[in-house]
Amino acid sequence: MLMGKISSHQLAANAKKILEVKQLTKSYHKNGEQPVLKNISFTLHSGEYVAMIGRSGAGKSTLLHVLNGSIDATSGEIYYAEKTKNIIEFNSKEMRQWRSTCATIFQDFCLVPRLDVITNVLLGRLSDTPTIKSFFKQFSKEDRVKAIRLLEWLNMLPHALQRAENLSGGQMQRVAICRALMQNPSLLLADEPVASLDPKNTHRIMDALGKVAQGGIPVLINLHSIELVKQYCTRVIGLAKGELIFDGHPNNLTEDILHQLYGDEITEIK
Ligand SMILES: Nc1ncnc2c1ncn2[C@@H]1O[C@H](COP(=O)(O)OP(=O)(O)OP(=O)(O)O)[C@@H](O)[C@H]1O
Repeated sequence: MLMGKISSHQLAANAKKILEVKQLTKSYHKNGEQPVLKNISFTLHSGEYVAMIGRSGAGKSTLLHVLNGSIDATSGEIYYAEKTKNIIEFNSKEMRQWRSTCATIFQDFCLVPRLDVITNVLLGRLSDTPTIKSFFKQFSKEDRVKAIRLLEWLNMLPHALQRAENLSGGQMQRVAICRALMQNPSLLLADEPVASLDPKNTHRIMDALGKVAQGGIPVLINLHSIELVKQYCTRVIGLAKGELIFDGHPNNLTEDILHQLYGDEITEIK
């Protein structure tokens, strides 16, 4: 692997290890042939804003899904913070807990279209709220205050009582971020969070995710724009055909590395 080393001075002095991934492999085929992830290893620390890049089909979405447990890994190890149990061996209860620790924003946002914005945000508390209470939307005052603060932070408070189905893509993305933060995660993953957004919303979302990272929660996102990676992210990992071939600072992404990652598609992603 090519290492554009993240030097110690680039990590905050008090940066904590949040996630450690070792030799992770995923094959969608039962016989283990043609793995789409091959021996992936990396570590995420608090405060890091990490972009995952690579051409279509490189395995980026699969890696996010394996990290949050929605797709089973074939082999390897994933550890949260200083915990010693391998996440890929979690039972269903442990996995539910892990999913609330590891918030994930998927490409289709997964909002409930007919519910209003603030209820969608409050649904982020579902993992901690008894189902019957959440069914009747009986969230605590503290939760409501937090939801309002989050919406205010992303300039979505004026839309709080609007149905989610009436929002624009950029607005839905902001609600999805608020809902993810509502679950008090220790890690935030997002699958192409700015896909199909206009430039203004793209920068708004990239900026918002940067603030989440600065607040201490590591953010790992799939991105297709090298310009955005260089403008916003503190670190980039590059996948090619399921292998991690680059891990380092965006400034260290040379033409040669980009060529290894994208081949002839290189002109399309700049
Ligand atoms: N459920 C599945 N069953 C079988 N193969 C799959 C499945 N999901 C993805 N794949 C394959 O795994 C490989 C990696 O796909 P993945 O979606 O992770 O790539 P990606 O880098 O996220 O691509 P993109 O940038 O287009 O979203 C591809 O060859 C894809 O066809």
